[in-house]
Amino acid sequence: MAVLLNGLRLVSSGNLSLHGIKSLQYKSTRILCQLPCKSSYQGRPFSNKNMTVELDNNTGVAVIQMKKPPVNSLSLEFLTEFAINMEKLEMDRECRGVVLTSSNPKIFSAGLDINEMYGKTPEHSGEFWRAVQEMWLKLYGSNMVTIAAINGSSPAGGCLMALACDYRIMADNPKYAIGLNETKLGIVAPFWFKDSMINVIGRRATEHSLQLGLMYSASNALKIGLVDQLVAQDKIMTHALSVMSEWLAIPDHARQITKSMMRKPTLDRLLTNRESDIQNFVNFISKDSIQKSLQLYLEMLKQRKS
Ligand SMILES: CCC/C=C/C(=O)SCCNC(=O)CCNC(=O)[C@H](O)C(C)(C)COP(=O)([O-])OP(=O)([O-])OC[C@H]1O[C@@H](n2cnc3c(N)ncnc32)[C@H](O)[C@@H]1OP(=O)([O-])[O-]
Repeated sequence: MAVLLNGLRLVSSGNLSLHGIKSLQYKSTRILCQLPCKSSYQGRPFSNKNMTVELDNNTGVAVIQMKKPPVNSLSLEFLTEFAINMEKLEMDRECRGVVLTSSNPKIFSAGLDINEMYGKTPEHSGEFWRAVQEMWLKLYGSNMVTIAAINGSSPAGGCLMALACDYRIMADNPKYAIGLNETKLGIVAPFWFKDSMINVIGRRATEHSLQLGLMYSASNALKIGLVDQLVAQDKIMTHALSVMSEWLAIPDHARQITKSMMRKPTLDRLLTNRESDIQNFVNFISKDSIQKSLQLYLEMLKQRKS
């Protein structure tokens, strides 16, 4: 949101988490125009290495299409790119909503890139984990309406991305599965993964789901409320855009303040404990036993293919 006041543009800070009920900052027009205003990519997609971002000027809706082969695993590079794109859209006064989807016809995202957690230095692990946090803070704390068009399987970090959105639409295909399966890899979903799931499906279902590392078929995900709707694969984008228009019919300021009121405690919990969360991750992932589990899991994935 931006308004002109005494020659200064009053712009929303763009992150619910840092400021609670959206605080406002003064920025000069000159500074703002260094940011990617609508005019800099009007109606045209801007493509980075791992995703394409297309903003429709008429609707104010951007589509982020993840396109990292083979399975949209969330590497450090991917996460950094994603956070930058979200920041750009957040600062763009014309953009009011984002649909997140995948160019891979059967995988939304395979979750965190396991190669980023295996055989790496503590420094690298720390940097990687900060990027995972940043992705979630940007998505969960976004002022924009966020809809996940889950057009394929979405384990672990992929499920987290979907959980961070305002609404989830999944392709109605029995082969697709979604869930936080971390325990199956011998690792533990951190507290903010857990909180994200509790906020969507409730405490009991989350406990069950997390302890067993359950992956749900699309129809079972709908039953427990992990996704909001199932739609035929070829209709998923049209449907996501139609749901988006319903959400955008609500005045932004009222919806954004309501969203912040609901999400702030969860966001604050990570912001307050951000450094200790990184340290916990680094200590945990560096353990020999965890490295062994990840190695076996990677081997299993490769064998499954052959
Ligand atoms: C505290 C930490 C919290 C952790 C959170 C997480 O997100 S943990 C993450 C939890 N995530 C999971 O447990 C998901 C594990 N993945 C799967 O279940 C399946 O791959 C699939 C259903 C995503 C796609 O099935 P499909 O039959 O279409 O494809 P395919 O199986 O044939 O794989 C193709 C290639 O991709 C590779 N690769 C795959 N995933 C990853 C990855 N995350 N990373 C890196 N690489 C990955 C796979 O090795 C293979 O490589 P190759 O041999 O070509 O060099």
